[in-house]
Order: sequence, then structure tokens, then C-alpha cells
Amino acid sequence: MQEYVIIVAGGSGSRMKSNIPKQFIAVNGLPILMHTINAFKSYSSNIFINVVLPKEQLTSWKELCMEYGFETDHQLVVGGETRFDSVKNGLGHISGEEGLVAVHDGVRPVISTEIIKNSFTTALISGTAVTAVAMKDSLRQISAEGKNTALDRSSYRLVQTPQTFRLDWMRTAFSQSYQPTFTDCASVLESAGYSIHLIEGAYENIKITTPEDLRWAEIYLIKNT
Ligand SMILES: Nc1ccn([C@@H]2O[C@H](COP(=O)(O)OP(=O)(O)OP(=O)(O)O)[C@@H](O)[C@H]2O)c(=O)n1
Ligand SMILES: C[C@](O)(CO)[C@H](O)COP(=O)(O)O
Repeated sequence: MQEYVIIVAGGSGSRMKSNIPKQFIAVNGLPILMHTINAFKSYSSNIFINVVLPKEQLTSWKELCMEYGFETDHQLVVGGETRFDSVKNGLGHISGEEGLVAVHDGVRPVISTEIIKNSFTTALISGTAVTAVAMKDSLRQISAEGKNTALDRSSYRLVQTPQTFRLDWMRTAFSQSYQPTFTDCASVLESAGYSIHLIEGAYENIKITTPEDLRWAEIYLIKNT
């Protein structure tokens, strides 16, 4: 079965407060997005890679690829207003009938081959595979009145990417209208009626969101090379 990955990097990176797009920041000598693309290429040389970027970043990305001599094959796709739109645009550039599609955040460069492999293997069997980890901290819920109460953390999981699905299920799910609760692909597939199968993620698989995350990425990427 053909395997695809849509690497979403179409956001504005507002929480990073950086002059350059966060996915272009170099960590350990290579832009974050190149680390992420290479992780999928290392998993499989046959994987079809779609990279979603804001329209205004396409030229600088191509320049960056020349500067770093980055030659890993990928197709560029223009991003949308929300993450949902960006994934949908990526999906629109996949023409096959059958396949498995992983969606991965461009700013999660510390992703292991083992997790990617498990994600595709599980999606082949179950149709869905969503990476998640258990919570390490305690949880409290805030009510509308401002009261707070303890929650049972063993009932919760923190969701990561990759999130991998059957291509036909993805197409059906992403034909729905956007809802603000669609913060990831699992919520989109679930809303279309598909059951979500969770697989084990890793605490290292951080989403680089705020400046201090860059330091952790540096440490984890050194450890993995
Ligand atoms: N319209 C959007 C919004 C987000 N993303 C991608 O979804 C991933 C997770 O989003 P996040 O880390 O929140 O990135 P941003 O939306 O760019 O950051 P911020 O919320 O701080 O502006 C990122 O790789 C981001 O580029 C996207 O492809 N298209
Ligand atoms: C997809 C995701 O990374 C799973 O945790 C997350 O939902 C993205 O949220 P963001 O607000 O776009 O960072």
C-alpha cells in the first residue's frame, strides 16, 4: 500500500515570537523542517512527502533548500487559514485511490522511525493510528464559576503526531465543514464517525511552539544522532 505523509508547516508561529518562521530556525545546523522531512525519508525511501507552507514562505524555503543543499524529494503545497485547511490542501495533492496518509507537524522534528513505522502498521490494520502519551502532571478542571476540582489523570492522554489514516477515510472526513474543535486530524476523523486507535508516542516528540522548546529540541536531536 502506498504511504504518504503530509507535513504541515502552514501556521504563523505566533507563540515563537521569532523574526524568521519557526520551522526555518536552524537547530544543530539544520532547519527544523529539514530534520522533520529527513525523519520520514529515513523511515522509507518510497514514502511520498507533501510539505504544506504559507504561500509567502515558498520562495524562502526554496532558497533555504539551495543554501543547505537539501535534496530530499518533496512536493510543496500552499497552506490554509487553519490547520484543518492546511491538511485538506495537502490531501488535495494526493491523487491515488488507495493508501495510508500520516499527518505530522513540521515542528515535531524529534520523531523516531519506530513510531512512524508503528503508526503505518497500525493504520493498515485499524484504519486509524494516533500517537499519544500518558500525563505526568496532575490535572484540575476549572468550572465556569471559577472553582477547580481534581481529575483522574489516568483517564487522559496527550495527543501528538503522526496521526495516520486510510486515505479514503481521510477524504470522507475532510469533506466536512470546519469546526473550531478540529485541533488535530483525530477530532476530524472522529466527527465523521471513525474510531480512533491510539498508539504509544514519546515525551521527546515535542511540538516546538515557544522559545524554550528550541533548547529541548537541540538536546533531543543531539541524543538521537
Ligand atoms: N493554518 C495552519 C496552522 C498550523 N499549521 C501547522 O500545524 C502545526 C501545529 O501548529 P502550531 O505549533 O500551533 O503552529 P502555529 O499555528 O504556526 O503556531 P502559533 O499557534 O503559535 O501561531 C505547525 O506545524 C503549523 O505550521 C498549518 O499547517 N496551518
Ligand atoms: C496536532 C497537535 O499537535 C496534536 O497535539 C495539536 O493539536 C496542534 O495544535 P496547535 O494549536 O495547532 O498547536
